[in-house]
Amino acid sequence: MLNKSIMDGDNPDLTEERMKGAFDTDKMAAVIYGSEKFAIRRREITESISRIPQLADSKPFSFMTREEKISESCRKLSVLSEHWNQLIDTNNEEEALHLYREVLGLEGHAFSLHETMFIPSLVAQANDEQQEKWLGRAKRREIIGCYAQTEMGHGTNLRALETTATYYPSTQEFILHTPTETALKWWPGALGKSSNYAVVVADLVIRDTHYGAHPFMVQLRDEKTHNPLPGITVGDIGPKMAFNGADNGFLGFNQYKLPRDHMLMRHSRVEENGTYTKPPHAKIGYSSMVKVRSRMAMDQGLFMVSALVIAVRYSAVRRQGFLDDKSREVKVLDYQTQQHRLFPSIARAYAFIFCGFETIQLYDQLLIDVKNGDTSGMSDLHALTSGLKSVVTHQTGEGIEQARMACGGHGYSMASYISEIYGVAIGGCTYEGENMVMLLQLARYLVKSVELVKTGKSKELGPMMNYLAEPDTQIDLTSGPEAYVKVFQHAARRQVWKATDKFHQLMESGQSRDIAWNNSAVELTRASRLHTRLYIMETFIRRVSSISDVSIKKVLIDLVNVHVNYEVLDIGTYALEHVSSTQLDSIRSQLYSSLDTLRPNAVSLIDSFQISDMQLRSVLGRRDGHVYTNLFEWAKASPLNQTHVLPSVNQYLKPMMDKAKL
Ligand SMILES: CCCCCCCC/C=C\CCCCCCCC(=O)SCCNC(=O)CCNC(=O)[C@H](O)C(C)(C)COP(=O)(O)OP(=O)(O)OC[C@H]1O[C@@H](n2cnc3c(N)ncnc32)[C@H](O)[C@@H]1OP(=O)(O)O
Ligand SMILES: Cc1cc2nc3c(=O)[nH]c(=O)nc-3n(C[C@H](O)[C@H](O)[C@H](O)COP(=O)(O)OP(=O)(O)OC[C@H]3O[C@@H](n4cnc5c(N)ncnc54)[C@H](O)[C@@H]3O)c2cc1C
Repeated sequence: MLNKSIMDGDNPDLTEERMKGAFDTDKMAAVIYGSEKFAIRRREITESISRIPQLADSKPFSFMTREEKISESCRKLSVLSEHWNQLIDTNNEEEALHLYREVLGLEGHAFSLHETMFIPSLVAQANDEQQEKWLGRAKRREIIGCYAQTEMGHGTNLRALETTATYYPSTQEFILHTPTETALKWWPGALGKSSNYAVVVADLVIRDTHYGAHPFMVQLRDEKTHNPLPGITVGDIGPKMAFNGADNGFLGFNQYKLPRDHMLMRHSRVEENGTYTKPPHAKIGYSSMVKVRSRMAMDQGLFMVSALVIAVRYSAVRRQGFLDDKSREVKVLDYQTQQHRLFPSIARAYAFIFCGFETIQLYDQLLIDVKNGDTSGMSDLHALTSGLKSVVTHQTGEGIEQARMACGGHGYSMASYISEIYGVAIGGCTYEGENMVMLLQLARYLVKSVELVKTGKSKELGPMMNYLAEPDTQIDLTSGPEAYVKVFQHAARRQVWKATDKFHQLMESGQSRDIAWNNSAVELTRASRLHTRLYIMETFIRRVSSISDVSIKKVLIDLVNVHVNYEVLDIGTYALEHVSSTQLDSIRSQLYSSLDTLRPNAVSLIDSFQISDMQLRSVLGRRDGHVYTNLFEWAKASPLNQTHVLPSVNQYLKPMMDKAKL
């Protein structure tokens, strides 16, 4: 059996799809998750969880209030605390994240930021003594932490953060203070009610000199009572578009005293007498953000996949309308428009995940390099992850919304759960740096690269930048995916140069650097997107060419074909300068035939992610495909259906109707 999810009693339409799959889904899972070992561990963890009934959802998330969601996740966390070591290797971040996704889902919980930013901040920013003091406690979950940086008035512009940490040599203490309402920390996940500690980012002040944003380890709540400590105002910021299982919070300090050794001092230091030592790289304090950004291609890829699992499975059992055979309605997955709506997103999701593996490894390597005093890789990774987080979150949002529409009316129901996946995923367009702002960060790097080429210093170009120095060449589109990479290189190069030239010309015409930058900004963000999409395409092709298993490689090449054709058409206005409209027509035909080629493997390609029903939390997307029965059962469980007549009917509607009868 090639598709390992086939089971007796499943919807026959789905079983038929699974029988058609031309490759082994376990082998594909090993490619997706980077190794056979981890793919197996994922399945084992899922299996072990299913044997602990208290870890199951007590009712569907969509029927829970915010308070119930928060209480439910805390309940499960306390059950989990009895089972950590038996369920996962607690030193393995990927295993931990898989466990969280399965048991707690994606709506957030008390530890949302503990693993993602609090511990990584301690790992990257605390010195050895500080790690000795706090890291073990954090890892054992004796304390719960978060990352409190954004303020009500400032998120993007870190240099304008208003919270101050003023050092007084006489007492060897910092005083943390919130001078204005806009200086309140606002947004940090799990800050409001759950965390008792936080890494707080504040402007370091010593003898009236402002040294800018620095991280501090701050206790917020009493470890016995969990009450806020004196001098601390903390609470929840209220419901959000999604992610409502998390208590994103506010935080204010009223002259709050903090011992000197609570500033995280791996890279910058304040001595007892107030002498300040600056870090080896000005932006080293931003590392926790780079860490999360480096994970985002992977995490967003998985969000997109979740929506696609639902939409593709549903499209294989939803029958509506006729094609050739007028005796039986067709699966909507057979419509070309449906395939065009879904398959390019499947390709992107695979591509994002492959990119994600690379950037996670690059961050881990950077951490080692920085520990050894080498900060030279920071700018490259910052530029890469800035562009990648922006493109990936935007395209993921688009892909999930298409998946929702591909499910017709039922996609709009919370039974599909797609609206929640969408709401959580698009948070990523904003958090860890607003997308436009991050595209402009990458643009700085691109402009500098062009300046290197212009001044004859092409040898100093960073990784991935050599194409900026190459001349345009003839493109032979029949030569395979590499030709499409060339189209992207041409388009990206032209746009990067064009935007840079514009910026330079505006400065030459007398505009200041900042004004010229702003007047070129839209063109600069376009350059960053093209550059990033080129990187995604190259990574995808590179990864697929490295695969040795023939049947896996074959289907992934089909997927690459969908990707490259779709992507080139999607940047048609830029590509037109390098390929003729006749060539674009032929790319269009190839795209349609590549959709056809992929069709028989569509269900197996999304089954291969092995996202359990528990993790998916979608009635519409369940593995068994019994959509209609499941949907009806779910609706019957709605709290509104627990009585025939609602109290509000008796209280308001009936008297109103009765009165109208008089
Ligand atoms: C446990 C379960 C987990 C499950 C996981 C899966 C599911 C996840 C789902 C749900 C979890 C939810 C998780 C939510 C998490 C959210 C957390 C947050 O949001 S924390 C707040 C983030 N805040 C920002 O990101 C602010 C953005 N702003 C900035 O980063 C900076 O202000 C920036 C970069 C925009 C400007 O910084 P400047 O003003 O200091 O710097 P300039 O003047 O622009 O640049 C100076 C030089 O510094 C370089 N630079 C800037 N940042 C750098 C860096 N990080 N590394 C290296 N160089 C950097 C630049 O490239 C530039 O270089 P040249 O001058 O061009 O050479
Ligand atoms: C779900 C979620 C979770 C979060 N979790 C955390 C957390 O755990 N910890 C934490 O500290 N923060 C957290 N945040 C806050 C988040 O990091 C910020 O909201 C984010 O960095 C964006 O900053 P901002 O809100 O100041 O947006 P703004 O910068 O005010 O953006 C508003 C508009 O201004 C534009 N803009 C701003 N500056 C520029 C510029 N220089 N050039 C061009 N355009 C510009 C933007 O592009 C955008 O269109 C979270 C946010 C969300 C939504």
